Amino acid sequence: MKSIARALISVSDKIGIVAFARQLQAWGVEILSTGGTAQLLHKHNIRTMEVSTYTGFPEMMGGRIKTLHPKIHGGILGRREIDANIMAKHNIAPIDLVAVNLYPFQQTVAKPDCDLAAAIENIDIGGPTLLRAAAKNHAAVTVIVNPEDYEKVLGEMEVNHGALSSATRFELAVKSFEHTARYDAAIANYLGALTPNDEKSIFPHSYNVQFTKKQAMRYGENPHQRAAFYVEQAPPAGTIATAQQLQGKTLSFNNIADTDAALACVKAFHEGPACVIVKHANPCGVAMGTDLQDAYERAYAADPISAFGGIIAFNQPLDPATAKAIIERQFAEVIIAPAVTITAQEVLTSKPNIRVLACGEWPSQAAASWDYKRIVGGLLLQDQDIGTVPLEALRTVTERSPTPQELKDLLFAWHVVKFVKSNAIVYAKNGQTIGIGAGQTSRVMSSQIAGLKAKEAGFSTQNAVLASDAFFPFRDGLEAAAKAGIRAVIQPGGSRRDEEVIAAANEWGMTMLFTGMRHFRH
Ligand SMILES: NC(=O)c1ncn([C@@H]2O[C@H](COP(=O)(O)O)[C@@H](O)[C@H]2O)c1NC=O
Repeated sequence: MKSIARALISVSDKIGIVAFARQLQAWGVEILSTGGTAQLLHKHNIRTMEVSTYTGFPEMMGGRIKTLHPKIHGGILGRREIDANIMAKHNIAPIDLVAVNLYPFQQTVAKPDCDLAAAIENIDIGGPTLLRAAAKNHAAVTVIVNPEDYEKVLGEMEVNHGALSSATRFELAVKSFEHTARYDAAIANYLGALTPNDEKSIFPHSYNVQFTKKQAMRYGENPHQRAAFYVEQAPPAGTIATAQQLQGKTLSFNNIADTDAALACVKAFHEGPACVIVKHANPCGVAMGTDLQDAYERAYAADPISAFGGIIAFNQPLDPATAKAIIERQFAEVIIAPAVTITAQEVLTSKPNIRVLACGEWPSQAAASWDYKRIVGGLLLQDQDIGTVPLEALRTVTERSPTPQELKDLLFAWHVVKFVKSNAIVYAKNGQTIGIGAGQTSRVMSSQIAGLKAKEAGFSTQNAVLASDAFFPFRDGLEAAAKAGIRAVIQPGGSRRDEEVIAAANEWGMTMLFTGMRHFRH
């Protein structure tokens, strides 16, 4: 391994650069740097030669030209053996280390007052060129794009007498290409979302994103499908993407998808302990409780048959009593909560296969983000369904208004139905689902299934409430529910036959609320 003799430093984010350069200098590394970086290093008594002095060419055009010179790029890209003669002929010295980070394009365009001119000036050209050149020639050159890597590089140089292993150089080169790909993607997304009049539209001309592999998997949705788990660059807190696994077998593809669904549903409950049990991405039991154990017992009781092998999510830290209740009662694939107390963790160690995850607290209002659906040959992009209906926007459309208890249960059922695959019908009573009809091709069938589930779990549907994710297209679905004893309904409304459905509700003495918001989920 050849030790590093010459480094080029050109950084916008100057964090950690002084300490890094000082150590390089201490080991006798010659340092070249661009204007602002050189100024900072000089201020800290670190010897450095400005790139403009080295090339004999001034920085110009407001910084658009700084390092774009054959003496720089030849020094980085030159193949140390093959190109030795040509390098010598043109007086090009090899550059062995490149530390560069780029103009803050993403931060600039995120500012509300950013205009096109500011965005354009923050497109770094020389920086990515340096990074790409150094990464391409990683056989001879070390490239650092992330200040977090300064320490690692210095550490390895210390051990290896000023050199870096080829494995580290390769790893850093991959990081560098990932970084420039992300950077260019951000530029393409931003510019691609501008109309010819520079007005910003929501959707760019091409949609470019980068996800990073978090976990390899044995298989995907089925054993013959290969799979891996990728996460966003900065995933939101309180998600499966950021969750810490405290024990248990490796998460599978279906575990991750189902846990995501369970978490999404349990996050809908802000007041009081709640538990959601999910099977195949559908909630099968959801309940509020006086405490977390009570919430779990009630969620389990909602559909004990389906709960077997389920994913259990909580909206409050998991305590030992609840942990004990779970392991004594059922086989579970995954348990997830914002936190898991130490004593609860101790309880769960007796079932070492159960995957237990702590995902941390989540913000009360989810940040807006995109939702994707892959189709063969394309991608559907939409807002995440984070829409909620404020209480004052609910409209009572029947002669009878809901009682306070009915209203409570209707809101509870409405929170749940949004997370059930369409056509979705939820029967609920006293803050507990008693029957969930999911994924049917007709709404009336979902309603019948919800009734059957309630019966199977031993619940009476008399005076229960019903939530429907979309309007009832005909009066039959509503009447089927009425016959089962349902006395209160919440649904978006908006059907051509709303009047017929309302008339049916009135005939049966029901109360019905319209939300004006539909929650299809496929
Ligand atoms: N134009 C160039 O030749 C060029 N070479 C390097 N840069 C960038 O200039 C910045 C550092 O500038 P300074 O050292 O002057 O603060 C770095 O973000 C680096 O990526 C350049 N600037 C933009 O393209």
